[in-house]
Amino acid sequence: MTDLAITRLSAAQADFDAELARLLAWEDSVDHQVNESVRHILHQVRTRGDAAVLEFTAKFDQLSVASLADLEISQARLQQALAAIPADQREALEQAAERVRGYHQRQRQDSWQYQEADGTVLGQKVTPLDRAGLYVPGGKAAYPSSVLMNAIPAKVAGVAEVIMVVPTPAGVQNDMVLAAAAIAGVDRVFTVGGAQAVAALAYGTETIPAVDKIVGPGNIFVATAKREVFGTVGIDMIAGPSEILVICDGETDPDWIAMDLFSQAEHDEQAQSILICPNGDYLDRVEASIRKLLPTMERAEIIARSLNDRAALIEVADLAQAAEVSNRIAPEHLELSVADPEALVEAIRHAGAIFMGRYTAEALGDYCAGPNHVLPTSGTARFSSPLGVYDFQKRSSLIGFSAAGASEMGKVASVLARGEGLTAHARSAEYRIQSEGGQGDE
Ligand SMILES: NC(=O)c1ccc[n+]([C@@H]2O[C@H](COP(=O)([O-])OP(=O)(O)OC[C@H]3O[C@@H](n4cnc5c(N)ncnc54)[C@H](O)[C@@H]3O)[C@@H](O)[C@H]2O)c1
Ligand SMILES: N[C@H](CO)Cc1c[nH]c[nH+]1
Ligand SMILES: [Zn+2]
Repeated sequence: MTDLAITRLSAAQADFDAELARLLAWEDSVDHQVNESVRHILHQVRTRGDAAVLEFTAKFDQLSVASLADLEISQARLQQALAAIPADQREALEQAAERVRGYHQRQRQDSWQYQEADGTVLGQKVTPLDRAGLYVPGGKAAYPSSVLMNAIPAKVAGVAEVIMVVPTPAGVQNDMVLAAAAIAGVDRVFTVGGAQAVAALAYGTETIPAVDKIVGPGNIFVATAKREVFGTVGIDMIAGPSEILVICDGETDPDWIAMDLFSQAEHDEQAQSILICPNGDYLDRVEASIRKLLPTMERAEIIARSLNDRAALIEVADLAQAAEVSNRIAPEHLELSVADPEALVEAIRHAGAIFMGRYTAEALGDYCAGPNHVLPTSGTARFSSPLGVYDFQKRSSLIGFSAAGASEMGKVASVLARGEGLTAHARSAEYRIQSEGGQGDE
């Protein structure tokens, strides 16, 4: 098994800022090759449609079929999977779905409007997307939970057609994934993945319809493809390889923290796990737990690679400094494993999801707490939010002037338009200005 050498940093060391930046900028070094390959895949799918999707699916997912229609999963097959899974799995999926739905129903935004004294009406009309594309990852693990997290907010928003893509390496279909699609009411499912699936959803092919927005998490190829197609379609955010940052006061069982770090490292060699603590001895104890527990893990190889390449144990002066370092990282998941999380959370400004207190394992949020587990990564929590119902709704402004309102505002618009040298704007507004006691001027 890969030897472990986890990066140790101290906020007091002279080159701490540079070392931290190096740890976080790591993704940039692989970006170039990934960008090249993703651009090639996007171009091929855009110009050659189904044929290119089939070729890349054979190449990257070892799945060869004659026609892309063969990769569509029927509703009957989804129902069959739901009937086939063991009762405890079905119950857990249904329980998780109910909690996720309950949470997301509170996010729904309704249209609103108000009337001014002269009868002018202003407001906002909220409408769901016509067609959304959900990316459910499936390369190194199967993610029924991601089906629920993607599809339930789309359904709560009222999206008319929900299309899911999921890779099935070597054609192995996961019944829990299909059952989750049945529970969440996904309309169409295609077993394609990677950048080729993102391209198909963005541009449309003979078989896969183009969507209005692509949401969902995925590996670096998926995240890069989403970034590239933004503008042709909407995207939710950059939700790439998973990350966990734990701030601990040194009082939590070190085995718990080691396993919390593993929980995200096991997703991907490119996942990132970071522990920050004011107590150097405690960092030693967690490292000892990591070494003790790693051989017991089924995905030990992936975890070891992730810990070696991307993890860090960071000693800080106090919890205030821990929060400051965490804000610079802006992690996807932040665990506050401290005695008083309510006090510490005051200092937190940037994180996809914040897990409060020693008992709140990040893993609960991944499956069944209720909030969404599709979260911004790579520091994008500085400006992005968790996937939510709002990602599947859009807003149109409503503006309805009364004759009196048009007359009054016409004067303001006229002055501003003439200031901009835009005469047609000015005259358009001026036509609606009423002369004293009369109709609009000619
Ligand atoms: N941020 C979030 O909210 C969140 C949630 C769940 C999972 N995740 C992350 O999603 C990711 C899932 O990754 P995964 O790999 O298991 O599944 P995936 O579906 O994201 O990726 C698999 C696809 O990657 C493509 N691919 C693989 N190697 C390639 C190559 N060399 N060139 C071109 N394409 C290639 C293949 O087409 C394959 O279908 C993990 O990084 C996990 O941490 C993130
Ligand atoms: N931790 C992932 C988001 O980064 C979500 C997930 C799904 N299953 C297990 N974990
Ligand atoms: Zn996870």
